[in-house]
Amino acid sequence: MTARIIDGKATAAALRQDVAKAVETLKADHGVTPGLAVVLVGEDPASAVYVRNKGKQTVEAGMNSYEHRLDAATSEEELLDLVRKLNADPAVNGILVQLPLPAQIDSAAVIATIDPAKDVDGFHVINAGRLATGLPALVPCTPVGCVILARQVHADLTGMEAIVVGRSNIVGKPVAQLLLNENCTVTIAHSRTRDLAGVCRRADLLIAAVGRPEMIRGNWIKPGATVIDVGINRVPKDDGKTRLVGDVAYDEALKVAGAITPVPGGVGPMTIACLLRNTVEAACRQNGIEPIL
Ligand SMILES: Nc1nc2c(c(=O)[nH]1)N[C@@H](CN(C=O)c1ccc(C(=O)N[C@@H](CCC(=O)O)C(=O)O)cc1)CN2
Ligand SMILES: [Mg+2]
Repeated sequence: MTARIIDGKATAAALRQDVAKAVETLKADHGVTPGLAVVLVGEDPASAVYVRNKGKQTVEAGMNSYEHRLDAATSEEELLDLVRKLNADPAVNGILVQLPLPAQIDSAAVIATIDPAKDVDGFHVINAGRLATGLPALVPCTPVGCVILARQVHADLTGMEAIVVGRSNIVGKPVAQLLLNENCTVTIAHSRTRDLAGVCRRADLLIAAVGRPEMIRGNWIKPGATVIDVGINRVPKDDGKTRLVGDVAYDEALKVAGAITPVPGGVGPMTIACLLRNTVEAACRQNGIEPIL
């Protein structure tokens, strides 16, 4: 058996097209052009690439992009000042501070300062609480991307046994909330889970978000299961360069799973597409317009 490969790149491209159409409607019918501000502190090369792609794809979708690049030595107070300015700027509908931040800055304090209505990452406790209690919320992008990809394989996830490996606030916890909303039976497992392999083997739907390269082996996967790999790990190659691998041992999993996301080209591209969608949603709500996506 060879698993079906779930094409995140194509799915993200289709979602970006939908976003671009919604933006056209917003402009034509309401005179609103959504604006996204992205803040990068420091020179982490991967973060710089993600921020550049966010800006490019925001503009391609017809929205305004505002990029703020701050020195690696920026103080927490300077960053909070910028966030407060963006909160007050009516041209900015969405604010995203690229993570990770340098050690001198407390990311929780920064997230708490973002206006929840502009929190297009969905990381603010107000949005996390709204998601957890079933209220309309801005929902974290990577988790939404995971659910969209899972639903390409199963139009209805009801009753599926979903195991989420990883308990971060950014992926593990919110994806578990979203899967509960899809009527899955959800377990959050993590590095300290007893018999992690055995727990994973129960999964009809396995979400791997541990951040450890190829930790989930082929024999941890139930035959026919759907595997969504959130990991993006750079590992050294023999030639001194690096290659990108997920949290799942892909070649092993391919022989057991029913469907699987590749790395790269799986969940990663969905993150930015869902960010664009959140920006449109935020702009709609801020202008008293029923969300059109
Ligand atoms: N404020 C935030 N910070 C971070 C987030 C986030 O959602 N909000 N997520 C990640 C980084 N990230 C977006 O910010 C991101 C990661 C990966 C990709 C992506 O398309 N990956 C490609 C591979 C790209 C590569 O070669 O490196 C793929 O998987 O195909 C997009 C966005 C942490 N920080
Ligand atoms: Mg920090």
